[in-house]
Amino acid sequence: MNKAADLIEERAEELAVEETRSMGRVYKETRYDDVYAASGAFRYYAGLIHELQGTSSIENGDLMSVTVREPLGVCAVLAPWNYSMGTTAAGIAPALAAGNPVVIKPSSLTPVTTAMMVKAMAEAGFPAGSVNLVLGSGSEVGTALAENRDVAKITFTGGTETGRDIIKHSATSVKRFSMELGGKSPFIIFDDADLDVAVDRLMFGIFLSQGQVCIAGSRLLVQDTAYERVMDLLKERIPKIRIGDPLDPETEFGPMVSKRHMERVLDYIRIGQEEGARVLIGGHRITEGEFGRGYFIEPTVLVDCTQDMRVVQEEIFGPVLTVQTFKDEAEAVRLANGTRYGLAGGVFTADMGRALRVCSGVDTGIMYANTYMDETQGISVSPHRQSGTTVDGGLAGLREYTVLKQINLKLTPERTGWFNCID
Ligand SMILES: NC(=O)c1ccc[n+]([C@@H]2O[C@H](COP(=O)([O-])OP(=O)(O)OC[C@H]3O[C@@H](n4cnc5c(N)ncnc54)[C@H](O)[C@@H]3O)[C@@H](O)[C@H]2O)c1
Ligand SMILES: CN(C=O)/C=C1/C[C@H](O)OC1=O
Repeated sequence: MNKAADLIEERAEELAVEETRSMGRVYKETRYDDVYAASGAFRYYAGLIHELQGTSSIENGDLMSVTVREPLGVCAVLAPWNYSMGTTAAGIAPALAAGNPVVIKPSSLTPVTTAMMVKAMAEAGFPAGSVNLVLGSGSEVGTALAENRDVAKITFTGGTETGRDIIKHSATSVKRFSMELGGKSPFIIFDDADLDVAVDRLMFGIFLSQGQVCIAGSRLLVQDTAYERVMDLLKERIPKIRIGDPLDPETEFGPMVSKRHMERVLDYIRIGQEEGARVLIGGHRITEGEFGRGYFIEPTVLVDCTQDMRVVQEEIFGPVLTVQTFKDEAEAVRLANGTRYGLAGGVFTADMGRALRVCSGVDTGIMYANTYMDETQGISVSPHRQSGTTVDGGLAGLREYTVLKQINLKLTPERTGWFNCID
C-alpha cells in the first residue's frame, strides 16, 4: 500500500495533467489535492490494518467466544468523474487493506488516471488478480457488476438516481453497499458571522472545481439582516476569480467536464429564471476568444429563490449558487432540511451554542461550522437521507469491508442434558 502511494506521488505531475485534461479541474487542484487524496488513502489504510481486531470473552473458565474480522469477498468500486483518483482510492484502499480483491470501473470520462493508478499498484507488487480494472459505460459494465452474484460489495460514488438503479440491479444476490451519492448542501450565514470569512468560504464551497463537487455549498441561506452585505461581497469578489486554461497553475476556475454537462447546467439556469429566480451575477456561457473552444460557464448567483424551485431542490453540479433568506434559526434549519438530500452543510455564526444547535438540527452527514470543506484526515462520514448509505472513512469505514465471525470454543466438552435419548 505504501509503495503504491510512493509511486502515485512520484507520478503526481503526469497524473495531475491527465486528470485536468480529462475533466477540466484546474491543475492547482489536481496536482495538490486529487493526487494526494489518492496516495493519502493508501497510506492511511496501510496504517490502520492492525486495528481490525475482534473481541473475546470467557464464561466459567470453560466457554470461550471470540470474534474475528474476515474479508468480505470481491468488492466492485464504481467511481465518478469529478474526483476520480480520490474517490477511487477511497473505495479500493480500505477494500484491499481488509484483504478483498477489487474490480474498479471508472467513469467513461476519466479512465486514464485510474488506469495509471492501477499500473502503479501493479508495479508496487499487488498480487495478480487483486486489483482489476474494467472499462466501459455505467449502463453496461456498471450494471453487469451490480448484477454479478460474485460481487460481495458495491462501493458506488455518483448520482442518487444511479445509486438507486444499482441497488435495483443488485437484487440478484444479497450485497453490501457503500453509497456516496448526490447533494444539495445548505450554506447558512447568520448576521453575527464574520462575513468576510463566510463569503470567502462560500465562494470556495460553490466555485471550487466549478461547483462539480458533491458537497458544494450550493444553497445559500442568509439571514435577511445580512443579505445586502453578503450580496455586495459576492458582486465585488466573483469578478476577481481567475478563469482560464485549467492547465495554467494560476487558474482558479476552469471549464465544465463536458459539453453535455455544460448544457445541463445552462439549462438549470434557464429553468431557475423561468421559475422566478433572478440572476444577480453570471448566468451565461463564456465564449470570448479561446473560451469559445471550451465549456466555460460564468460563476452564477441566482437570488429571489424559493424552496419549491427545481434549482433549489435538484443537484445542478455546477457553478450556480441559489440564494434564499431566513429570519431566525428555526427557519434556517427548516429551509436547510427542505430537500431530499443529506450530504453536507455549513453554518457561520459567532454564537457557538447556535452553531452546535444548527449542526445538530440540519439532517446531513457532514456539517461545517465557521469553515467549509475542511476536515481532519481519516474522519468517518455517513451520508444521510438520499445522499447515501453506510459509513465511509476511518476505522468504522474500514470495518465495512470485513465480515465478522464469531467462534465459540468449549474447553471441556460435555452433554447438554437435553433430549437425553437414554434407552
Ligand atoms: N457523496 C460523495 O462523496 C460524492 C463524491 C463525488 C461525486 N458524487 C456524486 O457523483 C455525481 C457526479 O458523478 P458522475 O456524473 O460520474 O455520476 P454517475 O452516477 O453518472 O456515474 C458514477 C459512476 O457510475 C457509473 N454508472 C452510471 N450509470 C450506471 C448504472 N446505471 N449502473 C451502474 N453504474 C453506472 C458511471 O460509469 C460512473 O463510473 C454527482 O451526483 C455527485 O454529487 C458524490
Ligand atoms: C469528492 N467528493 C465530492 O465530490 C467528496 C468529498 C468528501 C470530502 O469531504 O470532500 C469532498 O469533496
